[in-house]
Amino acid sequence: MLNEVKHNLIVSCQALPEEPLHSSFIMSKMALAAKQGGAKGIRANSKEDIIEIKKEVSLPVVGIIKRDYKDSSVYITPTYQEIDELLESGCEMIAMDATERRRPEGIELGELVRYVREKDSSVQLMADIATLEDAIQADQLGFDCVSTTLYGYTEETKNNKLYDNDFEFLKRVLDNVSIPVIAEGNVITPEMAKRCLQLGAYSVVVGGAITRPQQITERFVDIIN
Ligand SMILES: CC(=O)N[C@H](C=O)[C@@H](O)[C@H](O)[C@H](O)COP(=O)(O)O
Repeated sequence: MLNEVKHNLIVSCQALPEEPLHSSFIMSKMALAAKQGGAKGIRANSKEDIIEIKKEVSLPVVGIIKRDYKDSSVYITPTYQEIDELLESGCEMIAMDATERRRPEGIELGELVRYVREKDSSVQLMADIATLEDAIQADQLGFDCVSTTLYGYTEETKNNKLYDNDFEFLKRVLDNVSIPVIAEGNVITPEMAKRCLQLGAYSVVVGGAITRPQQITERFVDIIN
């Protein structure tokens, strides 16, 4: 998958149960629209959505499963259960929370990496990170790439935005890891996506600015009011 998305756009097509577009059918059409617009990869949540998307487009998919557990704040592909579902979905890459936070049942991140490698060595692995330390650890654990997905979304980083100080966090990650770095999270304009690539990001994931109409509408309303 990495070869196909190099220096290109991945569109995240996700709508959670509480969102108006929650539907595997709608996500498959979002993916088709993304493909027609020139995206080279899709990021999607849940086995059902991935299966529907794969019927509609031939693009490679980064799969995740968001699931909440009582004993942990990790919700992106937290346990073996979600990994098993993703391995059945046909996605080319699995993304998982790679922060240093405690996972459900105390599962270790390194164990999950080994588990995927043993079960299907053709599936690539993306580490969703929130800090520089997470990124360095992911590199050492053998992930294929890191994504800045969780920067701004953990207790330690909350309210930070990827674009702060001309993508300062992205630059620090790029300077400190050897695996490809994918820019993801709050990239809301084409110019921002271009800047990420100019700085050295391997590719860029855009979600809400393309596939969440409620966010797009809000941006208009905020400016005109
Ligand atoms: C933090 C978290 O749970 N991020 C999720 C990860 O899959 C998605 O909700 C985001 O839409 C995705 O990362 C793309 O980001 P943005 O929608 O900002 O372009």
